[in-house]
Amino acid sequence: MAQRVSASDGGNKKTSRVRVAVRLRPYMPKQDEKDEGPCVRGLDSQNLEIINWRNATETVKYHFDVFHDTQTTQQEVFLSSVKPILPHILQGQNASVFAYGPTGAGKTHTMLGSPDQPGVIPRAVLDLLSPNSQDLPIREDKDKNILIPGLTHTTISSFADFDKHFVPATLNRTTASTKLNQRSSRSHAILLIKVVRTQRAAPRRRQTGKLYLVDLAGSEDNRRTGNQGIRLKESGAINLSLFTLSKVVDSLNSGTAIRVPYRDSKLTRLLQDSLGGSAHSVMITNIAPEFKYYFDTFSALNFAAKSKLIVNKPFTRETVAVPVLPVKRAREEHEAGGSGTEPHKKRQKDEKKSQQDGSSPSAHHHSLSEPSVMDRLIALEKLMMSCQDKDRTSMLKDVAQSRKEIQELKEKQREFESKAKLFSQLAGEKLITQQEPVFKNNTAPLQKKQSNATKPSKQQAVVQPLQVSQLQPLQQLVVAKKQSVCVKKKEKKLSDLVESPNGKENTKENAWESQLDTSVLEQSRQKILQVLNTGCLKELKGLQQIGDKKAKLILGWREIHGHFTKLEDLIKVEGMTEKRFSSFMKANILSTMGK
Ligand SMILES: Nc1ncnc2c1ncn2[C@@H]1O[C@H](COP(=O)(O)OP(=O)(O)OP(=O)(O)O)[C@@H](O)[C@H]1O
Repeated sequence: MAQRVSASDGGNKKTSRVRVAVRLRPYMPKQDEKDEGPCVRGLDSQNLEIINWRNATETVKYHFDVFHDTQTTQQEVFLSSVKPILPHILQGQNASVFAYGPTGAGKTHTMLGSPDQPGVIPRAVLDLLSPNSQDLPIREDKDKNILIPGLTHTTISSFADFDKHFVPATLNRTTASTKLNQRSSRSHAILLIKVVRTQRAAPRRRQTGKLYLVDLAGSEDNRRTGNQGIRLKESGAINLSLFTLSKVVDSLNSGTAIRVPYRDSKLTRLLQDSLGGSAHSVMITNIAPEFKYYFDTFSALNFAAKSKLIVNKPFTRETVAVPVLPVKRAREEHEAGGSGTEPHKKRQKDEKKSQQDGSSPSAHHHSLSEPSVMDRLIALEKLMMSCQDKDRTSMLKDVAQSRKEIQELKEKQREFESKAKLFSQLAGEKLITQQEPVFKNNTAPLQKKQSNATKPSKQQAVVQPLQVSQLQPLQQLVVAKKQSVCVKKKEKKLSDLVESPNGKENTKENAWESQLDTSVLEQSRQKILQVLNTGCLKELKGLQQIGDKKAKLILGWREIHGHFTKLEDLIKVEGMTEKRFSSFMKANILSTMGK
Protein backbone atom coordinates (compact mmCIF):
# COMPACT_ATOMS: atom_id res chain seq x y z
CA MET A 1 0.00 0.00 0.00
CA ALA A 2 3.00 2.28 0.25
CA GLN A 3 3.15 4.93 -2.38
CA ARG A 4 5.82 7.38 -3.25
CA VAL A 5 4.50 10.80 -3.93
CA SER A 6 6.69 13.42 -5.49
CA ALA A 7 7.57 16.39 -3.29
CA SER A 8 5.79 18.70 -5.70
CA ASP A 9 2.07 18.58 -6.20
CA GLY A 10 2.30 18.58 -9.94
CA GLY A 11 4.16 15.30 -10.00
CA ASN A 12 7.40 16.92 -11.16
CA LYS A 13 10.36 15.71 -9.19
CA LYS A 14 11.43 18.69 -7.14
CA THR A 15 15.05 18.80 -6.21
CA SER A 16 16.62 20.14 -3.06
CA ARG A 17 20.27 21.12 -2.83
CA VAL A 18 22.20 20.21 0.31
CA ARG A 19 22.35 23.41 2.36
CA VAL A 20 25.75 24.08 3.84
CA ALA A 21 26.30 26.25 6.90
CA VAL A 22 29.71 26.93 8.42
CA ARG A 23 30.07 27.73 12.11
CA LEU A 24 33.27 29.25 13.48
CA ARG A 25 33.88 28.49 17.14
CA PRO A 26 35.24 31.29 19.37
CA TYR A 27 39.01 31.68 19.56
CA MET A 28 40.47 29.84 22.56
CA PRO A 29 43.84 31.14 23.79
CA LYS A 30 44.49 27.75 25.40
CA GLN A 31 44.46 26.18 21.95
CA ASP A 32 47.05 28.66 20.69
CA GLU A 33 50.25 28.02 22.64
CA LYS A 34 52.30 30.00 20.13
CA ASP A 35 49.99 32.99 20.40
CA GLU A 36 49.53 33.16 16.63
CA GLY A 37 45.96 34.46 16.70
CA PRO A 38 43.16 33.28 14.39
CA CYS A 39 43.81 32.20 10.80
CA VAL A 40 40.20 32.44 9.65
CA ARG A 41 37.50 35.09 10.05
CA GLY A 42 33.98 35.88 8.90
CA LEU A 43 33.18 38.62 6.42
CA ASP A 44 29.39 38.61 6.57
CA SER A 45 26.47 36.20 7.05
CA GLN A 46 27.55 34.07 4.06
CA ASN A 47 31.23 34.70 3.49
CA LEU A 48 34.47 34.01 5.29
CA GLU A 49 38.17 34.08 4.52
CA ILE A 50 41.18 32.04 5.53
CA ILE A 51 44.85 32.89 5.12
CA ASN A 52 46.28 31.53 1.91
CA TRP A 53 49.21 29.33 2.83
CA ARG A 54 50.64 29.73 -0.67
CA ASN A 55 51.00 33.45 -0.15
CA ALA A 56 50.57 34.68 3.40
CA THR A 57 49.67 38.18 2.29
CA GLU A 58 46.51 36.89 0.63
CA THR A 59 43.37 35.16 1.85
CA VAL A 60 41.09 32.60 0.23
CA LYS A 61 37.39 33.43 0.36
CA TYR A 62 34.48 31.02 0.61
CA HIS A 63 30.80 31.53 0.10
CA PHE A 64 28.19 29.33 1.83
CA ASP A 65 24.44 29.31 2.38
CA VAL A 66 25.02 30.56 5.90
CA PHE A 67 28.06 31.59 7.89
CA HIS A 68 27.67 31.53 11.69
CA ASP A 69 30.28 33.76 13.30
CA THR A 70 31.77 33.20 16.76
CA GLN A 71 29.03 35.27 18.37
CA THR A 72 26.16 33.22 16.92
CA THR A 73 24.01 31.69 19.63
CA GLN A 74 22.72 28.12 19.75
CA GLN A 75 19.20 29.43 19.18
CA GLU A 76 20.24 31.37 16.08
CA VAL A 77 21.91 28.30 14.60
CA PHE A 78 18.75 26.30 15.22
CA LEU A 79 16.42 28.93 13.84
CA SER A 80 18.34 29.61 10.65
CA SER A 81 19.75 26.20 9.79
CA VAL A 82 17.44 23.58 11.27
CA LYS A 83 13.96 24.88 11.88
CA PRO A 84 13.23 25.59 8.20
CA ILE A 85 13.49 21.89 7.33
CA LEU A 86 11.17 20.63 10.09
CA PRO A 87 7.91 21.23 8.17
CA HIS A 88 9.07 18.80 5.47
CA ILE A 89 9.12 15.97 8.02
CA LEU A 90 5.49 16.67 8.80
CA GLN A 91 4.68 16.31 5.13
CA GLY A 92 6.09 12.78 5.09
CA GLN A 93 9.49 13.68 3.72
CA ASN A 94 12.91 12.93 5.16
CA ALA A 95 15.41 15.46 6.42
CA SER A 96 18.83 15.36 7.95
CA VAL A 97 21.14 17.66 9.83
CA PHE A 98 24.73 16.64 10.24
CA ALA A 99 27.71 18.31 11.84
CA TYR A 100 31.07 17.82 10.17
CA GLY A 101 34.55 19.17 10.96
CA PRO A 102 37.87 18.67 12.69
CA THR A 103 38.10 17.38 16.20
CA GLY A 104 37.58 20.12 18.78
CA ALA A 105 35.85 22.50 16.36
CA GLY A 106 32.43 22.44 18.05
CA LYS A 107 30.32 19.67 16.45
CA THR A 108 29.04 18.25 19.73
CA HIS A 109 28.50 21.75 21.07
CA THR A 110 26.36 22.52 18.02
CA MET A 111 24.39 19.27 17.97
CA LEU A 112 24.05 18.46 21.67
CA GLY A 113 25.21 21.57 23.54
CA SER A 114 25.23 21.81 27.31
CA PRO A 115 22.52 22.19 29.97
CA ASP A 116 22.68 25.97 29.77
CA GLN A 117 23.29 26.13 26.01
CA PRO A 118 21.24 23.29 24.46
CA GLY A 119 22.14 22.47 20.88
CA VAL A 120 20.24 21.35 17.78
CA ILE A 121 19.18 17.93 19.07
CA PRO A 122 17.32 18.96 22.23
CA ARG A 123 15.86 21.87 20.31
CA ALA A 124 14.63 19.69 17.50
CA VAL A 125 13.12 17.73 20.40
CA LEU A 126 11.24 14.47 20.14
CA ASP A 127 12.28 10.92 20.10
CA LEU A 128 14.51 8.24 21.15
CA LEU A 129 17.81 6.57 21.38
CA SER A 130 18.56 2.95 22.00
CA PRO A 131 20.49 1.94 25.11
CA ASN A 132 21.60 -1.03 23.06
CA SER A 133 25.35 -1.36 22.76
CA GLN A 134 25.43 -4.18 20.24
CA ASP A 135 26.65 -3.60 16.70
CA LEU A 136 23.44 -3.27 14.68
CA PRO A 137 23.27 -4.37 11.06
CA ILE A 138 21.98 -2.00 8.41
CA ARG A 139 19.49 -3.12 5.76
CA GLU A 140 17.75 -1.56 2.82
CA ASP A 141 14.12 -2.17 1.83
CA LYS A 142 12.74 -2.39 -1.70
CA ASP A 143 12.22 1.39 -1.76
CA LYS A 144 15.88 1.91 -0.85
CA ASN A 145 15.03 3.09 2.67
CA ILE A 146 17.76 2.36 5.20
CA LEU A 147 16.54 0.13 8.04
CA ILE A 148 18.21 -0.86 11.28
CA PRO A 149 16.50 -4.00 12.58
CA GLY A 150 16.91 -4.31 16.32
CA LEU A 151 16.95 -0.59 17.02
CA THR A 152 14.71 0.24 19.95
CA HIS A 153 11.67 2.40 19.23
CA THR A 154 10.29 4.50 22.02
CA THR A 155 7.17 6.55 21.70
CA ILE A 156 7.27 9.94 23.35
CA SER A 157 4.64 12.55 23.80
CA SER A 158 6.30 15.23 25.90
CA PHE A 159 9.64 16.89 26.35
CA ALA A 160 10.04 15.14 29.71
CA ASP A 161 9.69 11.82 27.87
CA PHE A 162 12.36 12.89 25.46
CA ASP A 163 14.78 13.79 28.23
CA LYS A 164 14.09 10.53 30.01
CA HIS A 165 15.15 8.48 26.99
CA PHE A 166 17.66 10.72 25.32
CA VAL A 167 19.88 11.71 28.24
CA PRO A 168 20.79 8.14 29.29
CA ALA A 169 21.34 7.31 25.63
CA THR A 170 24.00 9.99 25.29
CA LEU A 171 25.95 8.07 27.93
CA ASN A 172 26.38 5.24 25.46
CA ARG A 173 28.56 7.40 23.33
CA THR A 174 32.26 6.96 23.89
CA THR A 175 34.16 10.13 24.59
CA ALA A 176 37.78 10.45 25.56
CA SER A 177 40.52 12.96 25.83
CA THR A 178 42.89 13.64 22.94
CA LYS A 179 45.58 16.31 22.81
CA LEU A 180 43.25 18.46 20.71
CA ASN A 181 40.01 18.06 22.62
CA GLN A 182 39.63 17.15 26.28
CA ARG A 183 36.27 15.52 25.60
CA SER A 184 36.52 14.20 22.09
CA SER A 185 33.66 12.11 20.68
CA ARG A 186 35.08 8.76 19.66
CA SER A 187 32.14 7.70 17.52
CA HIS A 188 29.55 9.11 15.19
CA ALA A 189 26.20 9.71 16.93
CA ILE A 190 22.97 9.46 14.99
CA LEU A 191 19.55 10.30 16.39
CA LEU A 192 16.59 9.34 14.22
CA ILE A 193 13.26 11.05 14.82
CA LYS A 194 10.32 9.52 13.02
CA VAL A 195 7.07 11.44 12.71
CA VAL A 196 3.92 9.66 11.52
CA ARG A 197 0.72 11.54 10.72
CA THR A 198 -2.45 9.57 10.11
CA GLN A 199 -5.70 10.93 8.76
CA ARG A 200 -8.52 9.96 11.10
CA ALA A 201 -11.20 9.62 8.42
CA ALA A 202 -11.04 7.34 5.36
CA PRO A 203 -8.94 6.83 3.34
CA ARG A 204 -6.78 7.22 6.46
CA ARG A 205 -3.69 8.36 4.63
CA ARG A 206 -0.55 8.05 6.67
CA GLN A 207 2.54 10.13 6.03
CA THR A 208 5.87 9.18 7.54
CA GLY A 209 8.78 11.58 7.74
CA LYS A 210 12.17 11.00 9.34
CA LEU A 211 14.70 13.42 10.73
CA TYR A 212 18.32 12.29 11.06
CA LEU A 213 20.43 14.32 13.48
CA VAL A 214 24.07 13.39 13.12
CA ASP A 215 27.09 14.42 15.17
CA LEU A 216 30.07 13.01 13.31
CA ALA A 217 33.28 12.15 15.14
CA GLY A 218 36.03 14.60 14.28
CA SER A 219 38.50 14.06 11.48
CA GLU A 220 41.90 13.99 13.10
CA ASP A 221 45.57 13.78 12.43
CA ASN A 222 47.10 11.33 14.91
CA ARG A 223 50.45 13.03 14.86
CA ARG A 224 48.77 16.00 16.50
CA THR A 225 46.18 14.25 18.65
CA GLY A 226 48.91 12.05 20.14
CA ASN A 227 46.56 9.09 19.85
CA GLN A 228 47.87 5.65 20.67
CA GLY A 229 46.44 2.22 21.40
CA ILE A 230 42.64 2.14 21.47
CA ARG A 231 42.40 5.82 20.50
CA LEU A 232 44.57 5.20 17.45
CA LYS A 233 42.40 2.31 16.34
CA GLU A 234 39.26 4.38 16.83
CA SER A 235 40.87 7.17 14.92
CA GLY A 236 41.68 4.85 12.01
CA ALA A 237 38.02 3.81 11.84
CA ILE A 238 36.82 7.42 12.15
CA ASN A 239 39.15 8.64 9.42
CA LEU A 240 38.27 5.74 7.13
CA SER A 241 34.54 6.38 7.38
CA LEU A 242 35.06 10.11 6.83
CA PHE A 243 37.28 9.30 3.88
CA THR A 244 34.49 7.16 2.39
CA LEU A 245 32.12 10.07 3.01
CA SER A 246 34.40 12.30 0.99
CA LYS A 247 34.55 9.70 -1.82
CA VAL A 248 30.76 9.58 -1.88
CA VAL A 249 30.58 13.36 -2.24
CA ASP A 250 33.21 13.33 -5.00
CA SER A 251 31.45 10.64 -6.91
CA LEU A 252 28.07 12.42 -6.60
CA ASN A 253 29.68 15.62 -7.85
CA SER A 254 31.42 13.98 -10.78
CA GLY A 255 27.99 12.98 -12.12
CA THR A 256 29.67 10.27 -14.15
CA ALA A 257 30.44 7.73 -11.47
CA ILE A 258 28.84 4.38 -12.23
CA ARG A 259 28.68 3.51 -8.58
CA VAL A 260 28.51 5.82 -5.58
CA PRO A 261 30.46 4.00 -2.84
CA TYR A 262 27.76 4.29 -0.14
CA ARG A 263 28.30 0.68 0.86
CA ASP A 264 31.96 1.14 1.72
CA SER A 265 31.17 2.26 5.27
CA LYS A 266 28.26 2.11 7.70
CA LEU A 267 28.34 5.85 8.04
CA THR A 268 27.79 6.45 4.33
CA ARG A 269 25.06 3.82 4.21
CA LEU A 270 23.26 5.71 6.95
CA LEU A 271 23.78 9.04 5.24
CA GLN A 272 22.81 7.62 1.83
CA ASP A 273 19.44 9.29 2.01
CA SER A 274 20.94 12.61 3.06
CA LEU A 275 23.52 12.83 0.29
CA GLY A 276 22.16 12.31 -3.19
CA GLY A 277 19.04 10.62 -1.77
CA SER A 278 15.59 11.81 -0.86
CA ALA A 279 16.20 13.96 2.23
CA HIS A 280 16.26 17.70 2.73
CA SER A 281 19.78 18.02 4.11
CA VAL A 282 21.65 20.59 6.11
CA MET A 283 25.33 20.19 6.77
CA ILE A 284 26.84 22.30 9.54
CA THR A 285 30.60 22.46 9.10
CA ASN A 286 32.30 23.39 12.34
CA ILE A 287 35.69 25.03 12.17
CA ALA A 288 38.18 26.34 14.74
CA PRO A 289 40.05 29.62 14.32
CA GLU A 290 43.44 28.74 15.84
CA PHE A 291 46.38 28.34 13.53
CA LYS A 292 47.15 24.81 14.61
CA TYR A 293 43.88 23.69 13.00
CA TYR A 294 44.78 25.47 9.75
CA PHE A 295 44.97 22.48 7.41
CA ASP A 296 42.04 20.68 9.02
CA THR A 297 40.02 23.86 8.60
CA PHE A 298 41.13 24.25 5.02
CA SER A 299 40.12 20.69 4.08
CA ALA A 300 36.83 20.96 6.01
CA LEU A 301 35.98 24.13 4.06
CA ASN A 302 36.80 22.40 0.77
CA PHE A 303 34.65 19.44 1.74
CA ALA A 304 31.81 21.80 2.65
CA ALA A 305 32.18 23.67 -0.63
CA LYS A 306 31.88 20.51 -2.69
CA SER A 307 29.00 19.18 -0.59
CA LYS A 308 26.82 22.14 -1.44
CA LEU A 309 26.78 21.00 -5.06
CA ILE A 310 24.89 17.83 -4.14
CA VAL A 311 21.26 17.74 -5.14
CA ASN A 312 18.68 15.49 -3.45
CA LYS A 313 15.21 14.50 -4.65
CA PRO A 314 12.78 14.50 -1.75
CA PHE A 315 9.46 12.73 -2.05
CA THR A 316 6.53 12.16 0.28
CA ARG A 317 6.14 8.76 1.85
CA GLU A 318 2.48 8.00 2.08
CA THR A 319 0.51 4.84 2.80
CA VAL A 320 -3.17 4.15 3.09
CA ALA A 321 -3.73 2.67 6.51
CA VAL A 322 -5.71 -0.54 6.92
CA PRO A 323 -6.86 -1.94 10.26
CA VAL A 324 -3.71 -3.27 11.88
CA LEU A 325 -3.67 -6.95 12.76
CA PRO A 326 -1.30 -7.99 15.51
CA VAL A 327 0.97 -10.01 13.18
CA LYS A 328 1.17 -7.23 10.63
CA ARG A 329 1.93 -4.71 13.32
CA ALA A 330 4.87 -6.76 14.57
CA ARG A 331 6.16 -6.96 10.99
CA GLU A 332 5.76 -3.21 10.52
CA GLU A 333 7.76 -2.60 13.64
CA HIS A 334 10.47 -4.88 12.46
CA GLU A 335 10.60 -3.19 9.06
CA ALA A 336 10.77 0.19 10.68
CA GLY A 337 13.71 -0.98 12.76
CA GLY A 338 11.89 -1.76 15.99
CA SER A 339 12.94 -4.62 18.22
CA GLY A 340 9.32 -5.42 18.90
CA THR A 341 9.96 -6.55 22.46
CA GLU A 342 10.53 -4.17 25.28
CA PRO A 343 9.54 -0.97 23.46
CA HIS A 344 6.51 -2.70 22.01
CA LYS A 345 5.32 -3.53 25.48
CA LYS A 346 6.00 -0.01 26.56
CA ARG A 347 4.03 1.38 23.67
CA GLN A 348 1.07 -0.87 24.55
CA LYS A 349 1.31 0.42 28.08
CA ASP A 350 1.53 4.02 26.91
CA GLU A 351 -1.40 3.57 24.58
CA LYS A 352 -3.52 1.97 27.28
CA LYS A 353 -2.69 4.76 29.66
CA SER A 354 -3.48 7.49 27.22
CA GLN A 355 -6.71 5.82 26.15
CA GLN A 356 -7.70 5.96 29.78
CA ASP A 357 -6.91 9.61 30.22
CA GLY A 358 -8.06 10.51 26.75
CA SER A 359 -4.77 11.97 25.52
CA SER A 360 -3.01 11.07 22.33
CA PRO A 361 -0.28 8.57 23.05
CA SER A 362 2.14 9.37 20.28
CA ALA A 363 2.85 11.21 17.10
CA HIS A 364 1.30 8.19 15.33
CA HIS A 365 -2.08 9.22 16.60
CA HIS A 366 -2.05 12.88 15.75
CA SER A 367 -4.91 13.55 13.42
CA LEU A 368 -5.32 16.65 11.34
CA SER A 369 -8.08 17.86 13.67
CA GLU A 370 -5.69 17.95 16.62
CA PRO A 371 -3.16 20.74 17.14
CA SER A 372 -0.54 20.01 14.52
CA VAL A 373 2.69 18.34 15.51
CA MET A 374 4.42 21.47 14.31
CA ASP A 375 2.48 23.54 16.84
CA ARG A 376 3.59 21.11 19.49
CA LEU A 377 7.17 21.39 18.35
CA ILE A 378 6.99 25.15 18.57
CA ALA A 379 5.34 24.94 21.97
CA LEU A 380 8.00 22.52 23.16
CA GLU A 381 10.68 24.76 21.87
CA LYS A 382 9.22 27.73 23.73
CA LEU A 383 9.04 25.58 26.80
CA MET A 384 12.68 24.70 26.41
CA MET A 385 13.80 28.24 25.90
CA SER A 386 12.14 29.31 29.11
CA CYS A 387 12.85 26.02 30.80
CA GLN A 388 13.75 26.43 34.46
CA ASP A 389 13.42 22.74 34.99
CA LYS A 390 15.86 22.02 37.79
CA ASP A 391 15.41 18.27 37.46
CA ARG A 392 16.51 18.40 33.90
CA THR A 393 19.58 20.46 34.69
CA SER A 394 20.58 18.22 37.54
CA MET A 395 20.03 15.17 35.35
CA LEU A 396 22.36 16.60 32.73
CA LYS A 397 24.89 17.37 35.42
CA ASP A 398 24.69 13.77 36.62
CA VAL A 399 25.31 12.67 33.08
CA ALA A 400 28.37 14.89 32.85
CA GLN A 401 29.68 13.43 36.11
CA SER A 402 29.07 9.83 35.00
CA ARG A 403 30.66 10.55 31.69
CA LYS A 404 33.74 11.88 33.48
CA GLU A 405 33.94 8.73 35.58
CA ILE A 406 33.59 6.49 32.55
CA GLN A 407 36.26 8.48 30.82
CA GLU A 408 38.64 8.10 33.75
CA LEU A 409 38.09 4.36 33.78
CA LYS A 410 38.73 4.17 30.08
CA GLU A 411 41.92 6.15 30.45
CA LYS A 412 43.10 3.73 33.14
CA GLN A 413 42.29 0.83 30.86
CA ARG A 414 44.21 2.51 28.07
CA GLU A 415 47.24 2.99 30.32
CA PHE A 416 47.23 -0.70 31.21
CA GLU A 417 46.99 -1.65 27.58
CA SER A 418 49.77 0.62 26.47
CA LYS A 419 52.02 -0.68 29.27
CA ALA A 420 51.32 -4.24 28.17
CA LYS A 421 52.03 -3.26 24.59
CA LEU A 422 55.27 -1.61 25.56
CA PHE A 423 56.45 -4.76 27.31
CA SER A 424 55.77 -6.90 24.29
CA GLN A 425 57.39 -4.39 22.01
CA LEU A 426 60.49 -4.19 24.18
CA ALA A 427 60.74 -7.91 23.97
CA GLY A 428 60.73 -7.94 20.21
CA GLU A 429 59.59 -5.44 17.72
CA LYS A 430 60.72 -1.87 17.40
CA LEU A 431 58.20 0.62 18.84
CA ILE A 432 56.40 2.44 16.07
CA THR A 433 56.06 5.94 17.32
CA GLN A 434 53.13 8.10 16.32
CA GLN A 435 54.37 11.18 18.09
CA GLU A 436 56.22 13.33 15.62
CA PRO A 437 56.96 16.99 15.88
CA VAL A 438 53.93 19.11 15.10
CA PHE A 439 55.57 21.00 12.28
CA LYS A 440 56.55 17.79 10.54
CA ASN A 441 52.87 17.10 10.31
CA ASN A 442 52.44 20.38 8.50
CA THR A 443 54.94 19.51 5.81
CA ALA A 444 52.66 17.09 4.05
CA PRO A 445 49.71 19.39 3.33
CA LEU A 446 51.94 22.27 2.29
CA GLN A 447 53.91 20.22 -0.13
CA LYS A 448 50.95 18.40 -1.51
CA LYS A 449 48.77 21.44 -1.96
CA GLN A 450 51.46 23.03 -4.09
CA SER A 451 51.10 20.15 -6.47
CA ASN A 452 47.36 20.74 -6.45
CA ALA A 453 47.87 24.31 -7.52
CA THR A 454 49.17 23.09 -10.84
CA LYS A 455 46.10 20.90 -11.20
CA PRO A 456 43.26 23.37 -10.92
CA SER A 457 40.40 21.41 -12.45
CA LYS A 458 39.45 19.42 -9.36
CA GLN A 459 40.12 22.26 -6.96
CA GLN A 460 37.88 24.57 -8.97
CA ALA A 461 35.08 22.10 -8.74
CA VAL A 462 35.64 21.83 -5.05
CA VAL A 463 35.91 25.42 -3.94
CA GLN A 464 33.17 27.36 -5.54
CA PRO A 465 33.37 30.24 -5.76
CA LEU A 466 36.98 30.60 -4.72
CA GLN A 467 38.67 33.95 -5.07
CA VAL A 468 42.06 35.04 -4.00
CA SER A 469 42.19 38.60 -2.90
CA GLN A 470 44.77 41.02 -1.71
CA LEU A 471 43.54 41.88 1.76
CA GLN A 472 44.64 43.47 4.92
CA PRO A 473 46.72 40.67 6.43
CA LEU A 474 45.54 38.91 9.55
CA GLN A 475 47.76 39.03 12.62
CA GLN A 476 49.63 35.83 12.20
CA LEU A 477 50.98 36.16 8.70
CA VAL A 478 54.51 36.55 9.94
CA VAL A 479 54.16 33.33 11.83
CA ALA A 480 52.79 31.61 8.78
CA LYS A 481 55.86 32.60 6.85
CA LYS A 482 58.13 31.44 9.63
CA GLN A 483 56.33 28.15 9.63
CA SER A 484 56.89 27.54 5.98
CA VAL A 485 60.62 28.10 6.45
CA CYS A 486 60.63 25.51 9.21
CA VAL A 487 58.73 23.18 6.98
CA LYS A 488 61.29 23.45 4.22
CA LYS A 489 64.12 22.76 6.62
CA LYS A 490 62.36 19.73 7.94
CA GLU A 491 61.61 18.46 4.48
CA LYS A 492 65.22 18.78 3.56
CA LYS A 493 66.13 16.70 6.56
CA LEU A 494 63.71 14.01 5.56
CA SER A 495 64.92 13.87 1.99
CA ASP A 496 68.55 13.86 3.15
CA LEU A 497 67.74 10.87 5.23
CA VAL A 498 66.00 8.98 2.52
CA GLU A 499 67.60 10.11 -0.68
CA SER A 500 71.19 11.07 -0.02
CA PRO A 501 73.42 8.61 -1.85
CA ASN A 502 76.21 9.40 0.62
CA GLY A 503 74.14 9.17 3.78
CA LYS A 504 75.16 6.36 6.09
CA GLU A 505 71.55 5.36 6.61
CA ASN A 506 71.10 4.74 2.96
CA THR A 507 74.38 3.30 1.91
CA LYS A 508 73.62 0.03 3.55
CA GLU A 509 69.86 -0.10 3.02
CA ASN A 510 69.99 0.88 -0.62
CA ALA A 511 73.17 -0.87 -1.67
CA TRP A 512 71.12 -3.18 -3.91
CA GLU A 513 69.97 -0.17 -5.95
CA SER A 514 73.53 0.57 -7.03
CA GLN A 515 73.63 -2.81 -8.73
CA LEU A 516 70.84 -1.74 -11.09
CA ASP A 517 70.96 0.23 -14.29
CA THR A 518 69.98 3.80 -13.35
CA SER A 519 67.52 4.28 -16.22
CA VAL A 520 65.79 0.99 -15.43
CA LEU A 521 65.70 1.98 -11.78
CA GLU A 522 64.22 5.37 -12.61
CA GLN A 523 61.59 3.77 -14.86
CA SER A 524 60.54 1.44 -12.06
CA ARG A 525 60.37 4.30 -9.59
CA GLN A 526 58.17 6.26 -11.98
CA LYS A 527 55.84 3.29 -12.45
CA ILE A 528 55.46 2.89 -8.70
CA LEU A 529 54.86 6.62 -8.26
CA GLN A 530 52.19 6.53 -10.95
CA VAL A 531 50.32 3.69 -9.23
CA LEU A 532 50.56 5.54 -5.91
CA ASN A 533 49.13 8.68 -7.48
CA THR A 534 46.50 7.31 -9.80
CA GLY A 535 45.84 3.73 -8.69
CA CYS A 536 42.42 2.69 -7.42
CA LEU A 537 42.13 0.53 -4.29
CA LYS A 538 42.64 -2.66 -6.30
CA GLU A 539 45.66 -1.31 -8.14
CA LEU A 540 47.24 -0.11 -4.92
CA LYS A 541 46.70 -3.52 -3.40
CA GLY A 542 48.52 -4.93 -6.42
CA LEU A 543 51.70 -3.29 -5.13
CA GLN A 544 54.02 -5.44 -3.06
CA GLN A 545 53.54 -5.11 0.71
CA ILE A 546 50.38 -3.03 0.35
CA GLY A 547 47.33 -4.65 1.89
CA ASP A 548 43.77 -3.41 2.11
CA LYS A 549 44.34 -1.16 5.10
CA LYS A 550 47.50 0.46 3.79
CA ALA A 551 45.89 0.96 0.36
CA LYS A 552 42.99 2.78 2.02
CA LEU A 553 45.39 4.91 4.05
CA ILE A 554 47.20 5.83 0.83
CA LEU A 555 43.90 6.78 -0.81
CA GLY A 556 43.05 8.78 2.29
CA TRP A 557 46.37 10.59 2.25
CA ARG A 558 45.92 11.35 -1.43
CA GLU A 559 42.46 12.67 -0.77
CA ILE A 560 43.70 15.10 1.85
CA HIS A 561 47.09 16.06 0.45
CA GLY A 562 46.89 15.37 -3.31
CA HIS A 563 49.63 13.65 -5.29
CA PHE A 564 52.84 12.21 -3.94
CA THR A 565 55.50 14.43 -5.46
CA LYS A 566 58.14 11.82 -4.81
CA LEU A 567 58.15 8.23 -3.61
CA GLU A 568 59.65 9.22 -0.28
CA ASP A 569 56.42 11.07 0.54
CA LEU A 570 55.00 7.64 1.25
CA ILE A 571 56.74 7.80 4.64
CA LYS A 572 54.21 10.45 5.60
CA VAL A 573 51.39 7.93 5.33
CA GLU A 574 50.31 6.60 8.72
CA GLY A 575 52.17 3.46 9.74
CA MET A 576 54.82 3.70 6.99
CA THR A 577 58.21 3.82 8.70
CA GLU A 578 61.51 4.38 6.91
CA LYS A 579 62.37 0.71 7.33
CA ARG A 580 59.05 -0.36 5.82
CA PHE A 581 59.49 2.13 3.04
CA SER A 582 62.93 0.71 2.14
CA SER A 583 61.58 -2.78 2.08
CA PHE A 584 58.54 -1.62 0.07
CA MET A 585 60.82 0.00 -2.51
CA LYS A 586 63.04 -3.01 -2.85
CA ALA A 587 60.12 -5.40 -3.32
CA ASN A 588 58.32 -3.17 -5.80
CA ILE A 589 61.31 -2.12 -7.87
CA LEU A 590 62.30 -5.73 -8.28
CA SER A 591 58.76 -6.71 -9.14
CA THR A 592 58.17 -3.86 -11.67
CA MET A 593 61.48 -4.61 -13.35
CA GLY A 594 60.22 -8.00 -14.31
CA LYS A 595 57.20 -6.47 -16.14
N1 LIG B 1 30.24 28.07 19.52
C1 LIG B 1 30.88 27.76 20.66
N2 LIG B 1 30.82 28.58 21.72
C2 LIG B 1 31.45 28.28 22.88
N3 LIG B 1 32.20 27.17 23.06
C3 LIG B 1 32.31 26.31 22.05
C4 LIG B 1 31.65 26.55 20.79
N4 LIG B 1 31.96 25.53 19.97
C5 LIG B 1 32.73 24.69 20.68
N5 LIG B 1 32.95 25.15 21.92
C6 LIG B 1 33.76 24.51 22.96
O1 LIG B 1 34.93 23.95 22.32
C7 LIG B 1 35.27 22.68 22.86
C8 LIG B 1 35.30 21.62 21.76
O2 LIG B 1 34.00 21.51 21.21
P1 LIG B 1 33.31 20.09 20.87
O3 LIG B 1 33.62 19.05 21.90
O4 LIG B 1 31.89 20.38 20.57
O5 LIG B 1 34.13 19.73 19.55
P2 LIG B 1 33.87 18.51 18.55
O6 LIG B 1 34.02 19.06 17.19
O7 LIG B 1 32.61 17.80 18.85
O8 LIG B 1 35.12 17.58 18.89
P3 LIG B 1 35.26 15.98 18.68
O9 LIG B 1 35.13 15.70 17.22
O10 LIG B 1 36.67 15.71 19.18
O11 LIG B 1 34.21 15.36 19.52
C9 LIG B 1 34.23 22.38 23.93
O12 LIG B 1 34.77 22.76 25.16
C10 LIG B 1 33.06 23.27 23.56
O13 LIG B 1 32.29 23.63 24.68
